[in-house]
Amino acid sequence: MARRNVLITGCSSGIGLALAVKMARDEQKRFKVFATMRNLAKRAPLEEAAGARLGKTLEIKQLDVCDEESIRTCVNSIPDRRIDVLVSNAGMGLIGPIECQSIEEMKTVMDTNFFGLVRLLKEILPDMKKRKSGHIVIISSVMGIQGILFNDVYAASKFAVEGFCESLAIQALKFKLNPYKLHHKSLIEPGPVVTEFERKVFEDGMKMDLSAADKETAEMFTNIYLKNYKQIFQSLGQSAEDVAEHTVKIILAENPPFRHQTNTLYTPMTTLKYADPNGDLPIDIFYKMVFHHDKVFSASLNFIKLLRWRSRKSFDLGKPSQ
Ligand SMILES: NC(=O)C1=CN([C@@H]2O[C@H](COP(=O)(O)OP(=O)(O)OC[C@H]3O[C@@H](n4cnc5c(N)ncnc54)[C@H](OP(=O)(O)O)[C@@H]3O)[C@@H](O)[C@H]2O)C=CC1
Ligand SMILES: CC1=C(/C=C/C(C)=C/C=C/C(C)=C/C=O)C(C)(C)CCC1
Repeated sequence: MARRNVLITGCSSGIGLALAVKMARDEQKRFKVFATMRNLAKRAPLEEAAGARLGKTLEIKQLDVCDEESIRTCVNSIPDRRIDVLVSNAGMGLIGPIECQSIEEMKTVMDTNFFGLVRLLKEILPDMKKRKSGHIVIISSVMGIQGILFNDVYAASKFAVEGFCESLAIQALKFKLNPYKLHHKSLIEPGPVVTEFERKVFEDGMKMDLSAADKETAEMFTNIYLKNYKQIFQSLGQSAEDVAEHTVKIILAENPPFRHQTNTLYTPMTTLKYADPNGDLPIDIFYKMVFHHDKVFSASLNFIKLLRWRSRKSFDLGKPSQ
C-alpha cells in the first residue's frame, strides 16, 4: 500500500507531538507525517523527539487553525494537496465560573476547538470527496459526550465538534470517502490526559479573578474543583503516548468505530449518559459524587492511583501485574 500522507494539527506539545512522532517512527514506514503547529518557534521538542525521522517521514509546517490563509498555504504546500489522514488535534481548555469569563475568552475557545475543525474541513474535505478517499480523525473528548462542572464552554465546544461530525459522517458515507473503512470519520474521546493542557488550565484557574462570582460559587470552584483537579489527573489520567497509541490503532483498523473512548477508567461515567434518555442520571450521580460522597470519591481516586502505581512498579521489576 502507498505511503499515506497524514496532516496533524497542534504538534508543539502533548497528544499532537506524541502522535506525530509515533506515526513517523512506524517500522513499516506507512506514513508521511506533516506535523503542524501555529508557532514554529516551539518546534524544538518535536524536532528532538523526531530525531532521525525529521526530513524523512516527518516534516514540520506552520498551521494556525484560527487562520484560513495559514491552513490554505499549508495544504497547498503538500504534493497534489493530497492528505489521506487528517488528525484535527489542536485545542485549548477553559475552566471556571462563567460569570468570571469574558465572552472574548469563550469565543477563542469556540474559534479554536470548533471553528478550527470547520476551517480545516472546508479546505480539505472537497479534495477528499473528489478522490473518494480520506480519513478524518478528530481528537474530541469525554466532554464531547458529557458536561463536567466548571467546564461549561469547553464542553460546549466539544459537543459542537461531535454534532458537526455526526451530521457530516452521514454525507461522507455516501461518498465512500475511505476505501479501506466503513467510516471515514473517527472521534477519539480521551478522558483526562497529562499534557500542557492540564498545566495551562490549572494555572489559569488558580490565577482567575473570582470577584464576579458569588461566594458559594467561588468557594465551590476553589475548594472542590481546583482542590481535586490534580488528584483526578493523577488517578485517572492517561499519557499523551497512550492516547497516540489508541489513535494509531483507529487509523489502521479495518473497520474502526465512529466513536472511540481511550480511557477505560472513565467509561463507567460516560456510560451514565447513554443509560438514561431523560438525562437526569449523570447529572444526579456527578452531583452526589461532588457534594455528598466527596470523601468516598476521593478515597476511590486514591485507591485507583495506588493500584496503578503498584502495577507500574511490578512492570518495572519485570513482573507484570495479574
Ligand atoms: N489533556 C486532556 O486532558 C485532554 C485533551 N483533549 C484534547 O486533546 C487535544 C490536544 O490537547 P493536549 O495535547 O492535551 O494539549 P496541549 O496543550 O499539550 O496541546 C494543544 C496543542 O494545540 C495547539 N493549538 C492551540 N491553539 C491552536 C491554533 N489556533 N492553531 C494551531 N494549534 C493550536 C497548541 O499550540 P501552542 O503550543 O501554540 O499553544 C498545542 O500544540 C485538544 O483538542 C484537547 O481538547 C481531549 C481530552 C482530554
Ligand atoms: C471525574 C469526575 C470529575 C472531574 C472530571 C474531570 C476533571 C475530567 C477532565 C476531563 C478532561 C480534562 C477532558 C478534556 O477534554 C468531577 C466533576 C470533579 C466529579 C465527578 C467525577
